[in-house]
Formats: sequence, C-alpha cells, structure tokens
Amino acid sequence: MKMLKRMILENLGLKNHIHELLDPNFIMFRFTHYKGSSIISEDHENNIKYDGLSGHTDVSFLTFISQNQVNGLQINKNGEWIDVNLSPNSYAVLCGDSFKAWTNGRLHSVYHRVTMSGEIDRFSIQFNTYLKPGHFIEAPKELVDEKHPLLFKPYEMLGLFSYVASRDSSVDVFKDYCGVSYDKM
Ligand SMILES: O=C(O)CCC(=O)C(=O)O
Ligand SMILES: [Fe+2]
Repeated sequence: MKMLKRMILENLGLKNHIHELLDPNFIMFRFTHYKGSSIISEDHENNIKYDGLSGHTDVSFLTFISQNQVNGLQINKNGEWIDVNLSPNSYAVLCGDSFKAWTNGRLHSVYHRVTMSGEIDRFSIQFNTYLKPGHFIEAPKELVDEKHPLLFKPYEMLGLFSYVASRDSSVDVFKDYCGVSYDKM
C-alpha cells in the first residue's frame, strides 16, 4: 500500500507530500458474505434472486479487495460493466473518492458493484485506507491553479463518515459533502 502511494505521488511530481498520506494512515477491514443462488434462490419459474451490491464509489483513498475464488466484482468504464477476474492470491486495487479529492481530480474514483450469478457463495475482504480522524484531506497547492480549480473543500474523515451514514447511498454523497460548485459565468 505504501509503495503504491509512493508510486502515484512520484508520478504526479509530489514525492515531497508522501508523509501527509503515510503518517496519518488509517485502515479499515470489512468482510462480506454474498450468498450464491443455491441459498437465496427464490426460483419460481426461473425468477432467481441474486445477491450483490449496487453501483458506488468508495470514500477511501485506496481499496484492496481479496476474495475466495468466486468472481462478482465489476467496474464501470464509460458506462459499460466489466467483470474483474481475480486470479487466486491476487487482489484488486481501486481508487476511492478521497484520493480523487486529494489529487484534485487527477485520479478518478472507480464506480463498481458486485453482481452474483452463480450458485456458490462469495466471500470478500475489503481493506480500505483513510487518513486518521483529525487530519484534513486537502489537495496540495501544486495541483490547484486556474486550469484546475479546487474540486473539493478540505474535509476530515469523521465528518464524512457521519454525513455518509445519514444519507441515501444512491446519491453522490461525497460530492454533496465537500464538492465545490462554480457558477458558470
Ligand atoms: O465485495 C467486493 O468485491 C466489493 C465490495 C465493495 O465494493 C464495498 O464493500 O464497498
Ligand atoms: Fe466498494
């Protein structure tokens, strides 16, 4: 994770900012169990119900996803859903909203979902990286200029978490919380 952050910052010419992202690093793990159709099937006339998770972006900096050998994760590229075929012992890395905000939009958060289509249960582990509460996420000055106006106001993770928890997750909560709107002249 540290290496990945270093590589990204080096690429953006921001190596001098690495400690802002590494020192206050804060990690959350989540385990998810998606039931295969053999368990939750309500198969009346082939009307099978599948488990899953609807489309969203993560509010983290980075998300690492590891799974048992059952696929189901999909990412959206230009409106098209693409299956992520994870080989055993590998994991997916997704960029989240916080990295997008900190890079003032240079990185994009990945819109993704989970769609189950088989009989076997899927188990996944998500490892989300944030900044410790109390540390503000603010794009470095080098990434803000006339051509690249500030896209997100500085914010802090606890404020964001409580806002997200109080909202309907189907709307763009992250942008609602800290997005900057510029009036078109
Ligand atoms: O289970 C997965 O592969 C992804 C889960 C996910 O996107 C999430 O919990 O935010
Ligand atoms: Fe997610």
